[in-house]
Amino acid sequence: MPKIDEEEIKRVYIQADLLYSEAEVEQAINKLAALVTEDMADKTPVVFPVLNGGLVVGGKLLTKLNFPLEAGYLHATRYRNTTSGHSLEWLMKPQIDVKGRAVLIVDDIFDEGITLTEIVNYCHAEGASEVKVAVLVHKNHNRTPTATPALQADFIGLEIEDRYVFGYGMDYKGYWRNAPGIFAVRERE
Ligand SMILES: O=P(O)(O)OC[C@H]1O[C@H](OP(=O)(O)OP(=O)(O)O)[C@H](O)[C@@H]1O
Ligand SMILES: Nc1nc2[nH]cnc2c(=O)[nH]1
Repeated sequence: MPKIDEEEIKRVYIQADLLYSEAEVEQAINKLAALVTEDMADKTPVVFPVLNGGLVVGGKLLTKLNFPLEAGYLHATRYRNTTSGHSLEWLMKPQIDVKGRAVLIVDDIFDEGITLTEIVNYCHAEGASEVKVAVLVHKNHNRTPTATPALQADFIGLEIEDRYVFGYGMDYKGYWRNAPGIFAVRERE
């Protein structure tokens, strides 16, 4: 593991552009909760935040879903604490049986959609009756590989431009998942 450059980590935060403040993100999570409740309140779903990034929004969303559900987690990574994606690595598959159940997957960001496509396909293959996806952030661009079936997130909190972002669960090289807002890394001039 290369030694982390603490100065770089601090500098990236100081220089980043704030896209959404903490208050705006909290409002977006309230909106997500309302959308999910409207759709899933009568389905007794299983809810899986996708670790690591889905930890913050998953936790915050759960207590706003005031109906019967089961909560677990799954762990998959494609970026591995870097800023570019690779193939998906499963670190923990869901431990709750999804056969015949409605499933809600909660993640921090839908970027190229590869992570969520694989997770949704996995849940369908395991016999889920339906699989819905809630993301805090949807990134706007046209880079989605054509080989990927076009998955759309069902519930979206916020739209962002095509920049690398961190905060509210999203990392910069493994750091700043704790940042209180959604920040975009400023490219070097
Ligand atoms: O739409 P995609 O281009 O597939 O990217 C989105 C995924 O990337 C991030 O996870 P990452 O692989 O960085 O792991 P992490 O959750 O541990 O940060 C994020 O949490 C999403 O799960
Ligand atoms: N932290 C973070 N993870 C991502 N995974 C895919 N896109 C992004 C991004 O912009 N930021």
